[in-house]
Amino acid sequence: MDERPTLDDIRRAPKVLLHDHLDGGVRPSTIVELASESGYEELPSADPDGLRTWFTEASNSGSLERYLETFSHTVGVMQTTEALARVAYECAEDLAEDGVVYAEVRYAPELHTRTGLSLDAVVEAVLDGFARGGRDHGIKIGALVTAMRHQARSMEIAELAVRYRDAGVVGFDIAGAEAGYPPTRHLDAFEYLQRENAHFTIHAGEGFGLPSIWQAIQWCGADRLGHGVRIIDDITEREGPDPRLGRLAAYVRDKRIPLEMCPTSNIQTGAAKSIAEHPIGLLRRLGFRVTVNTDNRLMSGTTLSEEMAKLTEAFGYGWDDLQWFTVNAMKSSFAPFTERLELINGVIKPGFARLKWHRA
Ligand SMILES: O=c1[nH]cnc2c1ncn2[C@H]1C[C@H](O)[C@@H](CO)O1
Ligand SMILES: [Zn+2]
Repeated sequence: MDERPTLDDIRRAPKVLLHDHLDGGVRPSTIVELASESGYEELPSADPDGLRTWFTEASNSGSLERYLETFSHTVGVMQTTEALARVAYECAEDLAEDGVVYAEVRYAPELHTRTGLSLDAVVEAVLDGFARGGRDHGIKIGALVTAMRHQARSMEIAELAVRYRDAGVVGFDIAGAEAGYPPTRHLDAFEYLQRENAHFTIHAGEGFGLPSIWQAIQWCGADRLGHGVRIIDDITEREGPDPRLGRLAAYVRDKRIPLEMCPTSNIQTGAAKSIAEHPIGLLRRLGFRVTVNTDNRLMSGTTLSEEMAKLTEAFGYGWDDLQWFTVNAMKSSFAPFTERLELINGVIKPGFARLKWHRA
């Protein structure tokens, strides 16, 4: 039996992160500096510690729409190529510091054009920051470009994903308020991406339920689901020994559709009641392809290691469970198959073996 991994141990494990927003993980000190350089005057606090507290508290509203309002202050200071490259570089540094070896980090290029930057200039600045930060700190980062679901620019953003696919953009996503903005609103973009053999994930089953998940998979063809927590609504007799899966839940499990689960974020937006009651426990038990993610490290005051430590405490997970989440994530990434294999066999498995052996 392996001993329960501690937060410090988990930090040393080679981890994989598929769902993390660039504008949801900016360092408070960087926000303060960028605001002062650019003359942004709307910050709720000029002090990095005060700002950190403000973000976590303001994000605890229980509503996705209110949670999303907090992004105005990160997006507000990410409007130049220098700011974007800096934030991307620091993101690579922070993730590497937490022991992440491969990450897919997303952001919405259309939110960063207020001072006249082109979408291409935004993408190139972020890719530059990821490339330099990745090289300096020993982490591989792929970018996902996100279209905002309440806007009408998804086709342009999908084209951007395809144009930069060989330069570090590994996929596409849609995000923003889910209720009232179904995935099929962007069907043309998803059909285009499929014709181009491109990868995409869709935020679905977070702020809205099963119809959103169903559309994301069966109409739009999503490779993965961002959150997907509400798939639990299609599982009955959940407390008993033999939970029953409806057609959609069975499809998601049978097809091994990856779920990018973000426990703390889900509690803040009201998609789950607590860590202990988070659907991840049941979904893991039922063998869904579950991965563990941060969503927004700033808003949730978290890291990937902390998300895993919370799950370890709530569900009694050991090293084998944490390795299973990690291998699931690497298998589900949009990196080429050979790179995924190399990381699984050359980095993840040996890294976890060392930790397990050390603790045995
Ligand atoms: O959890 C989320 N659900 C839906 N949209 C989100 C979530 N976290 C961040 N976003 C939005 C706000 C950001 O500005 C945008 C791009 O990263 O994506
Ligand atoms: Zn998200």
